[in-house]
Amino acid sequence: MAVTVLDDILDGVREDLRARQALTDLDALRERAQRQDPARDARQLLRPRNVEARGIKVIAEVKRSSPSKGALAAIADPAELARQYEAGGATVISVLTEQRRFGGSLDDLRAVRCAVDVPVLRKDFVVGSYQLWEARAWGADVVLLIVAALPQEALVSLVERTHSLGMTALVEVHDAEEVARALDAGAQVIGVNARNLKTLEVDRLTFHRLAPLIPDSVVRVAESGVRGPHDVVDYARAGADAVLVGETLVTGDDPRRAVADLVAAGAHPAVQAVRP
Ligand SMILES: O=P(O)(O)OC[C@@H](O)[C@@H](O)c1c[nH]c2ccccc12
Repeated sequence: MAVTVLDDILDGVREDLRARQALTDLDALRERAQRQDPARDARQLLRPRNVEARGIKVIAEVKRSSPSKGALAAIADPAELARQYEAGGATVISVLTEQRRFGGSLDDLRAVRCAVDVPVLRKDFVVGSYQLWEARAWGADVVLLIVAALPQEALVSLVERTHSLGMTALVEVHDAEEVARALDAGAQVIGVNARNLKTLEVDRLTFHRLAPLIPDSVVRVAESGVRGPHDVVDYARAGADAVLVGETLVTGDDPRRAVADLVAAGAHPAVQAVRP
């Protein structure tokens, strides 16, 4: 029996995965992955070497619903939403592909991939390498790997496989032990989720506590709970290279403008001055 929200989500993810695996074997998936353009380098865009391009970056998320809030937005046309995000200055677009709790799909990923030029993140609960091949076959450049959802051995091999497919792994952590596991697994981009996936509670200070444990060579992403420019500034001051924002963007009435406001806040010289 499932004991946490995360366990419950993972049960459903595994069941849906088995159904897809029964329909498409790995060889077919590999072939499809090989036909894609190479993955875009998201890490470099999230923390550019060029100082002029610095400023905290925005990862904008396409998300219809969530276990904590239920339905958020219908999003009949994910491609159009993604175009708005890109026009507003998003550096990466995150697409939830989990079906049961988040209302997403691989078709959403594909639609977004075809609509924008920026890197696209497959946001799902990855439990095995089949999902990495799927991500690549549907055009993803980045995949989320959640430390709390994976035994260490699996995490190590999934980070490796993600990189060998040319994609970037965004490795998600929520406490100090998970930061250590992410680093041990070779993560080059770490996302600190302010939301605890076991209880769904949000604590924005999680990022502030964990950021000092992440070495400077690793890109730091602050995930969840961003309500507006003010939270972007707070996360930037605590050392974030990027913020990942969902709910605020999908529930607002002008997503292009909302992203542009966050990007402008993150690009402000007063914010950059306090960053390393
Ligand atoms: O909607 P918010 O609070 O802006 O959060 C976005 C993103 O961080 C959140 O969707 C998320 C972070 N990690 C996850 C893992 C699985 C599913 C969803 C998530």
